[in-house]
Amino acid sequence: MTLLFVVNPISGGVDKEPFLKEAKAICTNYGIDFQIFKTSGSEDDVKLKAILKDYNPDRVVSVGGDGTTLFTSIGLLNTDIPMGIVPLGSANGMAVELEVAQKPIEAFKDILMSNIIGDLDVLCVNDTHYCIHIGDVGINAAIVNGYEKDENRGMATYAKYFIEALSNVEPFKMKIECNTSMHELQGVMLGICNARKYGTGVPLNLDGNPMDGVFELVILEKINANILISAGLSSFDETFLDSQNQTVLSTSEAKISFNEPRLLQLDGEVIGEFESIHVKVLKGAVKLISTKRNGYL
Ligand SMILES: Nc1ncnc2c1ncn2[C@@H]1O[C@H](COP(=O)(O)OP(=O)(O)OP(=O)(O)O)[C@@H](O)[C@H]1O
Repeated sequence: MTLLFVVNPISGGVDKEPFLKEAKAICTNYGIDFQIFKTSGSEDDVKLKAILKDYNPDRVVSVGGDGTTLFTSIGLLNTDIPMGIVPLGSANGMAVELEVAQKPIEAFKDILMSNIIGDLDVLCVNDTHYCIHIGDVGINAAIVNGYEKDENRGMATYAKYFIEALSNVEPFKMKIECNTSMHELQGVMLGICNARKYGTGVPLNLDGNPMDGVFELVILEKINANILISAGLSSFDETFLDSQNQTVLSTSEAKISFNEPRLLQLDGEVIGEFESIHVKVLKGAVKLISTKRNGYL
């Protein structure tokens, strides 16, 4: 077997060397040939493409958080090379959804051993951007925007922007054209969901499945701020959804338009302001090394 590790050295502010040392020792012990690609933040997509072409590994190990999982997934589009996730980011929302082992070295052993390869959907947005977990427009995009620009990290900083965004909630109108239906709706947030829960544990929809060939648009009509705050930031569970008025649309393609440009975030990264958004599912575009723990399979 040949393995390519794709490592983001900065994700989660976690030192990756202890994991890599242990993983390298396992590879050496079992005669597994490997290469390590560390992202630098500059032209990583081009470099990854080149190494995939030259080395053509049997499996790819993505080491980092959700941003790294997305980066590796995009690199593997249009290849049949399967990818597994070693969760070493700050939130690891996608890894949690896919029931990846929480201990990095256990997740790595699963990647080496498992013959269970699932078809992971990828969302393509406006033909140029990608999303594998959750994107949104509205309140959460504003939180992510504030958080990204702040040099401080962690839940306290997140909470600061969370509360600030809650106090500035303004409903907005949107027109949504799905495969077979048209909708004119108003809400404080539009979620674009390949999965169910944010990395913080906040569930956005209960129907999401990143391996079913469709995605969900979730329109929250209003946010019950009192309930959110009194629930405590770290203790959301599925009862959160009962307190919100929401519409859920399942589709494989959608065109969404607003009255004015609105901020879009995809998988925790602010993409920019758009007056219209086109989302299309790339069904089973990434081969995901998984285990029977993954309830989506
Ligand atoms: N070595 C590096 N130095 C600086 N920036 C980097 C480096 N490697 C990758 N990046 C940049 O970091 C971003 C990806 O980090 P991101 O925070 O999304 O990762 P992550 O895996 O989700 O981690 P976290 O869970 O901490 O958010 C990309 O914009 C990428 O270009």
